[in-house]
Amino acid sequence: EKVEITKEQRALIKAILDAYNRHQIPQDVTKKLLQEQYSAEENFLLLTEVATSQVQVLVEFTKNIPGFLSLDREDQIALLKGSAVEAMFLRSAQVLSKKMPSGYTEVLEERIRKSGMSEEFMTPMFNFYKSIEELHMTQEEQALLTTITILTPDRPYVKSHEAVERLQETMLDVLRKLCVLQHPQEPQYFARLLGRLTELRTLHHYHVEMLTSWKTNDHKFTPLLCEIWDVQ
Ligand SMILES: CC(C)c1onc(-c2c(Cl)cccc2Cl)c1COc1ccc(-c2ccc3[nH]c(C(=O)O)cc3c2)cc1
Repeated sequence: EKVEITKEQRALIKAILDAYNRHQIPQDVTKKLLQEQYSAEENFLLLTEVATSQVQVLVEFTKNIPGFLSLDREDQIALLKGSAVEAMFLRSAQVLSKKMPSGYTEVLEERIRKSGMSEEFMTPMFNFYKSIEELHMTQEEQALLTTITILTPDRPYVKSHEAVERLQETMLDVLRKLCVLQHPQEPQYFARLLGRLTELRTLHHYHVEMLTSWKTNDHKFTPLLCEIWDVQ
């Protein structure tokens, strides 16, 4: 049947894309990824700084998701805590898949590989990065997929499950139509995008162990990361 994006849905896409592009990590933070010297400690410190900055960006972006601020306040926190890691996997994946002239992506990849995390997480993590790159998502798809990840109803401690589910379904419907219109030759494209959300959950479980292994090697996190990831 003819797939049509309504006027409201077009406004929704514009609001989310504007918010997604408006909230970016400050240049001085991302520039340090290029400048500072290499060592496992330095790489970990830089990634911690970038992750902390990314969480702040994520909070600002989330506040601009239409309908998010009308959710119960405790649920807003529960959604942010529950989705931060997955949103950051998506964001770092999008950055790594843009082949930047400055060699920025290679430097970022190198620092992630040499940040003191155990080998067992490298393979699934970089397979995920590769699978995101192969999708060649548009900006709208990236912004919507991040929004859908944030609006996942079954995060721990979410009380108004239905309210979050309604919001997520609105976004899923928009993304489904966008995929049909922007990837007409690939009828399975939308399903492939949703498959990445499943992969993100797996990476989220790995990440809990990653944090533990960093903690045991006496790595320090910032107060914001400790709060959002329930690290002591
Ligand atoms: C606390 C640190 C060590 C950490 O723990 N887990 C992860 C961790 C790891 Cl490795 C992998 C995946 C997820 C996490 Cl959450 C991280 C590092 O997390 C990030 C790494 C890079 C970026 C990143 C890098 C460059 C960027 N450029 C821009 C831009 O807008 O230009 C955004 C951006 C974000 C964000 C989070």
